[in-house]
Amino acid sequence: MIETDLLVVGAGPTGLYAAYYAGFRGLTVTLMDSLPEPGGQVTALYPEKLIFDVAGLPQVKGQDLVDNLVAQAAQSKPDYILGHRAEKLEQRGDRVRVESDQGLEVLAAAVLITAGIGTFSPREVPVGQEYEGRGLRYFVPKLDELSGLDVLIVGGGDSALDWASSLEPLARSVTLIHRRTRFRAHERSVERLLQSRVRLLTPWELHRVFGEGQIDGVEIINNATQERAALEVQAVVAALGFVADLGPMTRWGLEQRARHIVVDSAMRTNLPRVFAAGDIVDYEGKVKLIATGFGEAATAINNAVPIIRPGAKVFPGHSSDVG
Ligand SMILES: Cc1cc2nc3c(=O)[nH]c(=O)nc-3n(C[C@H](O)[C@H](O)[C@H](O)COP(=O)(O)OP(=O)(O)OC[C@H]3O[C@@H](n4cnc5c(N)ncnc54)[C@H](O)[C@@H]3O)c2cc1C
Repeated sequence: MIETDLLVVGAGPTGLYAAYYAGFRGLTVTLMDSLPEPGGQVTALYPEKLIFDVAGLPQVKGQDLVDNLVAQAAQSKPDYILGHRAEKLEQRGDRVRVESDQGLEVLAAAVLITAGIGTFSPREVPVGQEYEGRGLRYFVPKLDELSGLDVLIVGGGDSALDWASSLEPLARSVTLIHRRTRFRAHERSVERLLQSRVRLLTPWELHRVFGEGQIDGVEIINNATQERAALEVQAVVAALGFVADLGPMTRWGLEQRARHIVVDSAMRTNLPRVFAAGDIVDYEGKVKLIATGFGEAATAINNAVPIIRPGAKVFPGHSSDVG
């Protein structure tokens, strides 16, 4: 059983900033996320895209923002519990007990839910799932890991095209297959790829993955002509989208509206000691942005502090004064 002042469920941008802020307010903090990497939607869906509307950063690449949030949060020495989905939440006197899908228990003085659009798991490739971790991957948080390799990317959306563009300068070769002839991505991204050395094959699908231990190659099939082709690749990046699921949270007794958690202006939910912030929340006028998530995280933590430490103030003073 892990004991902590604050458990943050969801290590997306809102949860990461909340972790920093909890430390700034002198709380011990634990972050739980079902994904293997922090960063939420930014890392999973658009790590290579430029973001232009985060205050103070005229433009920042998605993954750079996440890396900076992780570095900022590190000042608070958070404990990360990654690859665990928060499954159960229940009140235990003046504590909240959360249990993960793998039976890990956390007892917290307060919980902040920053679960975005819910747990999102990558859509699995139709064949070759057994190669996950042996050449097949659904995320590429560190592009360098694929440098010098022949890479196959499967998918036709923004993330597939983004991975292809960013891997092109590093990989020995990049081939992208998509089962339709049209891409579901920004026109600019498609044009950029057409002018690059990425090989685009449509309408082709993954038919078989092979290799002793690690992936050595794949067989692909043209779904219009049934023609088959073998490709020598050492890495397959499956970018087939994500399935979002509020799942367990719907059973925690939280007041919900249209698949979101209802909060008041202090980011309190209807459950004692349980707060929420970021894309997961709903209140009148809510706008889903990274910037608003940051503000809501600070509001939630500052309002949680007097509950965790009776007598403490909501307003902390300024970080520039407090240090
Ligand atoms: C393609 C795209 C481009 C975007 N561009 C911009 C932009 O330019 N500017 C902008 O401001 N916003 C942008 N957004 C929106 C922005 O990404 C979101 O507003 C932001 O990610 C919300 O952050 P969050 O931390 O609240 O939630 P998320 O980023 O969704 O993170 C939530 C985390 O909670 C985890 N989680 C969920 N349920 C559980 C559970 N039960 N147990 C454990 N973990 C759980 C998830 O795995 C996830 O990691 C964009 C979104 C997309 C898809």
